[in-house]
Amino acid sequence: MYKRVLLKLSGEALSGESEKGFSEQMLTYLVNEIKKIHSLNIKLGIVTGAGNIFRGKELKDFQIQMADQLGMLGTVINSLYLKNLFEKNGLKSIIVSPIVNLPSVLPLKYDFIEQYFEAGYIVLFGGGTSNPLFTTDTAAALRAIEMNADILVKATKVDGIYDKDPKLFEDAKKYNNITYEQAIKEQIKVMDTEAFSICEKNNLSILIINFFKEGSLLKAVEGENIGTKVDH
Ligand SMILES: Nc1ncnc2c1ncn2[C@@H]1O[C@H](COP(=O)(O)OP(=O)(O)O)[C@@H](O)[C@H]1O
Ligand SMILES: O=c1ccn([C@@H]2O[C@H](COP(=O)(O)OP(=O)(O)O)[C@@H](O)[C@H]2O)c(=O)[nH]1
Repeated sequence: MYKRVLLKLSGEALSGESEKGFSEQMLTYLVNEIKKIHSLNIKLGIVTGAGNIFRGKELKDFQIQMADQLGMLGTVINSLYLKNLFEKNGLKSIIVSPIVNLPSVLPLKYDFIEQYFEAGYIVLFGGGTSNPLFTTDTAAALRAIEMNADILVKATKVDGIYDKDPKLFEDAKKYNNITYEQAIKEQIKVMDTEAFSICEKNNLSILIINFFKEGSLLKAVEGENIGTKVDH
């Protein structure tokens, strides 16, 4: 079982696949999935995307730097949403972010993160990397290394990495394992090259799982052979 986990949640985990906003049904599902792993007493960090609110590239009339700032704020909005949801459900959580100063958002300080974990808090990392032109996959890789995670779990819309996009090609074949090198060489779109590269340099394994399949997250954390694992 993994004891220190960084979970990357797509913004769509809050809205439902290909939807915008927030869905009551999805939020209920999400909190139940998180409760299952929280009861295992693991140190859990979460990076959320903001695809349910803004993705920089989707805002056509904006300069990309401006659009990406909206995207990053979206991740803080999602973190606030999650904090409220978690607390309503008895899960203690804390938001840290390098980009905003709000009453419920703490600055990102390495020295304190361990204390939050020791006190049983889920740490929500908001604000992405704090730089436009990046994504929350890269933020997840950075925060995973900073929190000394055993694994980066990317919970997304597909149950692993395939030799081509399984949403587009019915005959796509799934890999159970793949090296960072192969993922980068084949330009696998499920995660950014930057994120693969940061994880490779820092020996951090990545597990890609389908968030929308009930129980997948628990199985992933328990070390069951699901999804696709990326390592050396
Ligand atoms: N080779 C591949 N294997 C798996 N998924 C792929 C591949 N190429 C493209 N994808 C697509 O990547 C998507 C997940 O990436 P992305 O949309 O960035 O996720 P998220 O919003 O969860 O960060 C999947 O829905 C899938 O359609
Ligand atoms: O370090 C970062 C992280 C995110 N973003 C912006 O925030 C948006 C939301 O993040 P992402 O697309 O990764 O969300 P997801 O697809 O995982 O929901 C991105 O599209 C970018 O516009 C950014 O500029 N820098």
